[in-house]
Amino acid sequence: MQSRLKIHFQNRIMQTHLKLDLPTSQDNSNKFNANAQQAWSAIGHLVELFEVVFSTVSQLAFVVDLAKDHKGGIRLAFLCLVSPIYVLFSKRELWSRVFGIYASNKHYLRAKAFFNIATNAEYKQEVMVNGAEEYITEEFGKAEDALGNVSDDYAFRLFSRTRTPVPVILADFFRDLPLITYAIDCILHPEYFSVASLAMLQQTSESLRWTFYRLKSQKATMAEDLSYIKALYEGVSIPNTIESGDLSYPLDESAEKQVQRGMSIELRDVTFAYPGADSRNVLENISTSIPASSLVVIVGANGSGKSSLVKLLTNLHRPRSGDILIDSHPISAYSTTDLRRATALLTQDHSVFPLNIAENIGLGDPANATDRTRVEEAAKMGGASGFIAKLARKWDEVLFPITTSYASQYPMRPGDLRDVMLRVEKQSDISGGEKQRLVASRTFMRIMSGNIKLLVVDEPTSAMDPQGEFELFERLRGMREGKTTVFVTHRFGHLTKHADLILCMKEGKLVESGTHVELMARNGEYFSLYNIQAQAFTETPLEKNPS
Ligand SMILES: Nc1ncnc2c1ncn2[C@@H]1O[C@H](COP(=O)(O)OP(=O)(O)OP(=O)(O)O)[C@@H](O)[C@H]1O
Repeated sequence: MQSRLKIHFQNRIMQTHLKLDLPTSQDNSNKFNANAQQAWSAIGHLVELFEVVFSTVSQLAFVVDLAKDHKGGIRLAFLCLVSPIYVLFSKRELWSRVFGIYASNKHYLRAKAFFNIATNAEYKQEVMVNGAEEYITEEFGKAEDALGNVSDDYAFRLFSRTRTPVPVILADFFRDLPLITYAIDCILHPEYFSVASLAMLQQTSESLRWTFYRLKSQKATMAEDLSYIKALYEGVSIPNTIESGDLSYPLDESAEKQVQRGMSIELRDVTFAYPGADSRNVLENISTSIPASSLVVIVGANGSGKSSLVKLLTNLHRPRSGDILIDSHPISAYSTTDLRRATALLTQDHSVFPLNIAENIGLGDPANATDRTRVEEAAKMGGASGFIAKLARKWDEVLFPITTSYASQYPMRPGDLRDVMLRVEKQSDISGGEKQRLVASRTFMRIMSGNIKLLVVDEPTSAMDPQGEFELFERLRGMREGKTTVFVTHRFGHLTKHADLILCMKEGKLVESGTHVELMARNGEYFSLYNIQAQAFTETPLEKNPS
C-alpha cells in the first residue's frame, strides 16, 4: 500500500512540476516542494494519532478502575497523572513548533564554507589549480578561533537544553511520586498492600507518561502533515504566468504557404525583468521587427541581455511591459503548446538527461524518440556520432545514471563487494565539447520533426573546437529554409555577413540594428565588437570608416 500511494503521489507531483512554466517555477513565492515521502508519512502520522488517542483513553480508564478498588485510590490516580501532565507542558521541544533554522554567525558560516571547499569533489580542481590549499587551511583555522565556544550542536538539542537542573529534578520527582505515596500508604495501612497493584501502578504510570508524550508530538505535527497533503492537491491549481491563448499556430493558411514561411516577430517597446518582486529590468524599451524566414544574429557584450531577449522570443518568459507580436497577433493570443511545437532552442545550458544516449537525442522530437534511423541522422548532424561510437555501450550508454546505490561500509576493503559498488552506477563522463555536440544533436532531431518555424541558437559552442563550431553553425544555417533563424554568438564573424538583420545589444538596450555593411558604416558598438575580433587575426586594428 505504501508503494502504491507513493507512486500515486509521485505522479501527482510530476504532473504539477511539468505543468508549470519557466517564470512560475522560478518564482520563489510559488515554490512547490511537496514530496511523496512526506505525504505518505502524513498519512502514517494521522493513523498513529488515532492509535495514541485510543491508547490514552483506555489507559485513563484503567487507572480510574484501579483507583476505585484501592483506599486512597483517587488520590493515587491523580498523582499518576501529574508526571505525564508535567511532561506535556514543561518540555521545550523544537519539533512541536513551527520553526525555521539557520546559522547567522559569520565565523561559523566561513568555517563551514572552507570545510565544504576542502572536502567537496566539485571544488577539487579549482582548489588545486589555484594552489589554494594553504589559504583554505589558514582561513578555516581563523574562523574556528573566532568562533570560540559557540556550540554547533544539533539545533533540536540546543533548543531543549535547560539552564538549570530544576526541570529534570522535578520531572524525576513527579515520576516517582505515586510510588512514594503508595509506599507510605503501605507502611501506614499494610493490609492494603499488594505487589500486583504496585506493579500495575508503576506500569500504568510509565505508559501514561509515554502516551501523553506521543500525544503531544502527534498533535504538533498534525497541522504540518495536513498542510503537506493540502499542498500536494493544491499544486495542480498554481496558475502559470504564461497563460495559453486559443489561436493555433501556424495560422490557418494554405499548407503550401506554411511550409515556406518562418515565424515573424515584432517587439514593441518591450521591457523585461526576471521573476521576483524587486527584480531590476534587464531589457529596456526594445523595439524591432524580425521578418519571417530571416537570419538574425544578436551580438553584444556579456550581460547585455542577449539570452534574455532569446527567452522572450521563444515564449519562455513574457515582458514586464510592451508587446510581442507573432505573425501580427499578440503572442498571448496563441496556444503555448503550438508555439513550443514550432520552436527549437539550442542554448549554452547543456542538460544531459539521466537516460541513454539514444533517448537523450530522441527527446528533441518525442513523437519519434525511438526512431533509431532519425536519431543516428541527428547525431551525425550534431557532430556526435564520432564520440558515441567510442563509448563502451554506444547508443545505450547512460552517461549520468540516477544513483541509488549505497553500502554498509565505506571505504570498503578490496574484495567482491567493493568491486560491485565501484562498477554499479558508474558515471562515464564525456568532454564539455562532446556534451554540447550531444545536445546539438537533440536540436537537429527537433528540427527534423518538420514543425519548426523558429530556430534559436544561443551560444551553444563555448566548449567546442573552432572547426566543430564552424561546422555546427554551417549545418544549422543549412537547415534554415522555411524557418526564422536567430543566432546569439560572441564569435560572429562568419555569421553576420550572412545575416539579414543584426541586433546589437548593450546594457539591456538595443543600441543598433541593421546588416553588417550598414552597421560597419556606423562606426558604433557593432564596429567596435567586430574590430576586437578582427584584431585577433590582424596585426593592426581596422581603420574606422570616414563618417
Ligand atoms: N535567471 C535570471 N535571474 C535574474 N537575473 C538574470 C537571470 N539571467 C540573467 N540575468 C541577468 O540579466 C542580465 C542579462 O543577462 P543575459 O544572460 O541576458 O546576458 P547575455 O548578453 O546573454 O550575457 P552572456 O554573453 O554572458 O551570455 C544580466 O545582468 C544577468 O545578470
